[in-house]
Amino acid sequence: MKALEAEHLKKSYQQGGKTVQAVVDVSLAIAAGEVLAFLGPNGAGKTTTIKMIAGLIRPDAGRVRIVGRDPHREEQALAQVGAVLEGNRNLYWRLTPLQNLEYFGVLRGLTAKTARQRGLELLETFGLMEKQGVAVQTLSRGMQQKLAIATALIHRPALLLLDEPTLGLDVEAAQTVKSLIRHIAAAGQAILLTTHQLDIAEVLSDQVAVIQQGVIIAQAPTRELIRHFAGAASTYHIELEQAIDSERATQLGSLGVVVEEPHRLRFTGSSEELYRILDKMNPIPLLSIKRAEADLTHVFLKLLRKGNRQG
Ligand SMILES: Nc1ncnc2c1ncn2[C@@H]1O[C@H](COP(=O)(O)OP(=O)(O)OP(=O)(O)O)[C@@H](O)[C@H]1O
Repeated sequence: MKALEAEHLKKSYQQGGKTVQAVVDVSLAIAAGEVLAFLGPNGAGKTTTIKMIAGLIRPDAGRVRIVGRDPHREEQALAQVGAVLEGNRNLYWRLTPLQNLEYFGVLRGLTAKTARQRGLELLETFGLMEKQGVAVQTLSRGMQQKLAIATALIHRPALLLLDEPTLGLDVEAAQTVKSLIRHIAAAGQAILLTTHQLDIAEVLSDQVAVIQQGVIIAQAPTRELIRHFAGAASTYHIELEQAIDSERATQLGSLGVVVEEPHRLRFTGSSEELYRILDKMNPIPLLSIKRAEADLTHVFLKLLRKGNRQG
């Protein structure tokens, strides 16, 4: 049995006398131990979908099953869900991390003793032990995010919903959250994750689902999706002997070249396009060009352009 099965979800909102079709047709499935990256542009319907899965808003049509149970009808289904939704970290600022874990544990039906024991285990796993006794409001944003995820795991749910888990975190904190997500999945929990940071989605996910205007336009194992949609495109890492001037950088930027550093560029496209770009770089001497598989960002943008043409 899958940790999550959502079938043909649909939801519209009434706003100012108009109907907004937020989710038109969304089906998703995640098995235990799998990470699904749920990607889409702003306003595509990701948060609305997650809220339907979490039992927070009722779908107009379709069904949700969490380990076989309907969160809109059976309370036990909600015992299998943990959620950290963007902008709602659900922590008590004046309480300590351990008190938060104990409080949410008891709220989720654990005994005070079990909640404390699991809380301490989670603080250990999440590297928050030394902060166990201070008020949450004094923790850094990265620590608060880690604590929010720990709190969502206190009742050991089969499914963890994470909306933008690395948003606003510095590189190091984002790295820690990334490895924690892999750690949680390795322990057998299913994770549904939304993010606009596609490099993070690429390394973390087993599967990707792309939503556009309320409809899933692609869903596949991550590597398979990239291979399938990359076509003739590759990613080229270009290293120059000297820094590129700003005028040329702007020119190359308009051709899709990413200037990572003044002497290091990245481009995803066909080899014909690469030659055109190299032409523009003349006479700056090249140090090296390395070719790699196209990345998820390239595939994502390509899918959206395709969806726009069809839609
Ligand atoms: N409570 C609401 N009332 C009316 N319209 C809403 C409401 N919530 C969302 N919408 C609309 O539904 C659509 C989908 O929004 P949703 O928040 O699900 O998108 P999203 O993919 O999560 O976007 P983002 O990446 O920007 O967070 C948007 O057009 C949004 O304006």
